[in-house]
Amino acid sequence: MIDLENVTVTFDEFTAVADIDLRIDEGEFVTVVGPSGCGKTTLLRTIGGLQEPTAGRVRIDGRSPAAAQAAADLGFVFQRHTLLPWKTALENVTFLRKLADQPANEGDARALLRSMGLEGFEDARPAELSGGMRQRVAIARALHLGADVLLMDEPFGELDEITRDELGVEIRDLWRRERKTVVFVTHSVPEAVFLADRCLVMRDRPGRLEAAFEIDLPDPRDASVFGSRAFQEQVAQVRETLHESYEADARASDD
Ligand SMILES: Nc1ncnc2c1ncn2[C@@H]1O[C@H](COP(=O)(O)OP(=O)(O)OP(=O)(O)O)[C@@H](O)[C@H]1O
Repeated sequence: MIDLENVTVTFDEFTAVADIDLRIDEGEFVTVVGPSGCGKTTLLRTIGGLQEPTAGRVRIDGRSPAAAQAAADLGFVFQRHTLLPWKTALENVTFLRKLADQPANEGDARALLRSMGLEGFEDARPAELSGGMRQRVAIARALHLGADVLLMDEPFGELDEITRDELGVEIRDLWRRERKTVVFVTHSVPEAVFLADRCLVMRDRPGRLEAAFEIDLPDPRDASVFGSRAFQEQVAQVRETLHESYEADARASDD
């Protein structure tokens, strides 16, 4: 379980996120949307221990993020793929475990690449893979690490819409099988709704949690969900909250 108590992050005089109280259950898929610059990445980095909170406390299964990271319990996937260009897809998947002094299992790594649709590309280097394939390798790498918590920051941000949809379906399916705890930041409201058990909407200046939507969609979720009325209604609800926040912020800055 991820537990944030009163978390505030300040850079010099600027408060990026303020007073965040949040509890994420084990095995829950939580997405985070909000206007650009509202602190989504800062929040995710703080959960992952890459950013120290100025005030408040983060606990991951009762431990500090640093302790969770040391135990290889946190996996990160970022927008820009962070694969090592000189290593093959397979080596990229196994090297984090080696770095964490844990035995890499080549058979498992191959199976993961296969489950991510990358059979036949095990020996390809990142430059030989498409953007979507690289992100699949990055996801396989985080899974191979064995982390129970996956922190994903716009992992599909640079991909075209159809590839995003496809990867969204795959990630949700993978989550259903593996039941990791996932925190997933995105700019895309449809993506946030499709993936989530719970979608958090953040608001700007300072970044804070504005609303949380429990997403009620069938599982397993396939691409047909995108056309369903339930999906479209929930997307509209989240959008409305985002628009209300924008308008309130615009009024506040006019005053
Ligand atoms: N290391 C830092 N030093 C100073 N200011 C920072 C730092 N990191 C983030 N900020 C500021 O904190 C605010 C929140 O940034 P953050 O990247 O968390 O927002 P975001 O919601 O993820 O943005 P986007 O959606 O555009 O990626 C921004 O105003 C940003 O300029």
